[in-house]
Amino acid sequence: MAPQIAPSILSADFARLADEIARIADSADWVHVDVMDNHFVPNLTLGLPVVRALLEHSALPLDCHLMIEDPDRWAPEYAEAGAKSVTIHAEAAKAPIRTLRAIRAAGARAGLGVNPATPVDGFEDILGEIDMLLLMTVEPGFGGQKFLDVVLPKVRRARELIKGRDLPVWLQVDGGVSTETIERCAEAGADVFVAGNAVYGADDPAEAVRRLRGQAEEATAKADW
Ligand SMILES: O=C(CO)[C@H](O)[C@H](O)COP(=O)(O)O
Ligand SMILES: [Fe+2]
Repeated sequence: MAPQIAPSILSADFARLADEIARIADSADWVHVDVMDNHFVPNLTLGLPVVRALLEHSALPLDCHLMIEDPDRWAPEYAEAGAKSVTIHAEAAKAPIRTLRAIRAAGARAGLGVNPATPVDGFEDILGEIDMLLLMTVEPGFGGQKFLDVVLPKVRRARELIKGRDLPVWLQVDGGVSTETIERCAEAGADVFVAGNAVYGADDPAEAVRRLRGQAEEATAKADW
């Protein structure tokens, strides 16, 4: 699959979210929405009512990243509301297979997210239950953090596992992805790139997306996976 760019509105102006999404509507593939509950992570952002409102105003599909304590309770509701991709965290879900199936049953892509220190080995048998594996490349909770290079071998490993099973699972990297780091992520095997600060911290967010995409495409063309 060609690389996809999913700008995170975590670094956008929260008072003008619809306008902020419109700024990247022609250049990005997804809008990445970071839902944080101040329990799974030490930060509080937005929830279902705001996502419902954004769905009314976004020309791009929403990729909801749930950093919440009880994803089993909430994830299906995001999918039923109209989010096209819903990711739950492996560290938080108590019944991940049931929840992933409920997300799919509601018509959304089902994502499984893992924190930087969580290994991906052990998840190979449930790759058939998911449409996307999200690898955090910062500790979850905040935008604008420094990319954790230590996660790169895991990106490679995850790509091997996906290839080994011959499944159409997308591999997303999230956290600190920028013009400095996106090439290494693409070379290692990522094909969906979340970027918050690198897009909304730029003077021209649409141009920032185009630049990231160009770099990801070039690095993917050279990659050996
Ligand atoms: O899930 C997240 C943080 O938990 C964000 O999606 C991520 O950090 C994106 O922001 P940035 O590109 O600024 O790191
Ligand atoms: Fe995220």
